[in-house]
Amino acid sequence: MHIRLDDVCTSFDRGRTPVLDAITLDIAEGEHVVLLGPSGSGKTTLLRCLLGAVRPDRGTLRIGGLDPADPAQLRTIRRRAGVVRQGNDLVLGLTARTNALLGTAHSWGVREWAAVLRGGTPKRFAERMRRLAENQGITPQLRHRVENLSGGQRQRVALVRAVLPAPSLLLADEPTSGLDPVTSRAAVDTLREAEGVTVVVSTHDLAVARQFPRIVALREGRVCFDGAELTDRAAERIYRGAAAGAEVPA
Ligand SMILES: Nc1ncnc2c1ncn2[C@@H]1O[C@H](COP(=O)(O)OP(=O)(O)OP(=O)(O)O)[C@@H](O)[C@H]1O
Repeated sequence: MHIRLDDVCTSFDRGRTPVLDAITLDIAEGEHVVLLGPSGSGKTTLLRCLLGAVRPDRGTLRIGGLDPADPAQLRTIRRRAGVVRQGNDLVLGLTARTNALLGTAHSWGVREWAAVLRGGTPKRFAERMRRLAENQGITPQLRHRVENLSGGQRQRVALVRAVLPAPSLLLADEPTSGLDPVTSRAAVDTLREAEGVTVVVSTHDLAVARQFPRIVALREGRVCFDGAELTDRAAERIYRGAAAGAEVPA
């Protein structure tokens, strides 16, 4: 899905906490973009805007030509989007397998509901589930309730849940936080393998960011870097601002 933001401004507390400041951004359909920026720079808020959870005070926002401010269009966007939220949001009491399937629930028929209620995987998702779980190294965990998994294992279940429905748009907020280097690499590979899918991922991990073809950085709610090559010097300027040297090329 093509993403287009034009002069988007957002704030919280009725304008008392400005967050995004005149963001203009064009992300082509199928493009893979990583969002960087200091803590509090607005990365999560930007992702939440794309899902209609935060309304712009000003500017226009279109996802695949659809307006997230319109409830019917927002439903279409959400149905086509796979999302990994910060701190994840798995359903406690259910197994990892059932949680991983939840993103496909809107399409289940009666037999598929029955399969899920028996603790199984509907046939049409079985092969993809097997492959994704194996890639993420969580096959043995699929039968366990999510409250019995480690933080990193839960994070990977959330990633499988986002990717399993083969969405057109993948939004992931710090999907590798809490993962060791090997599982982090596998998570990035899964996101990068989503060919033709528009992928927007936020991270604080520069090694993760460098695996994406386009890096957009925010600083105090503004785009301060948009490019393919992130040098150490540019990274330092993103995090330390003008104190680290001349302005970062936008
Ligand atoms: N619901 C809210 N109400 C009020 N202020 C908020 C709310 N959500 C976020 N903010 C503020 O908006 C700013 C941007 O927050 P956001 O979570 O988008 O930053 P971030 O770049 O994702 O940070 P991090 O890297 O720490 O996750 C912060 O100053 C934060 O305190």
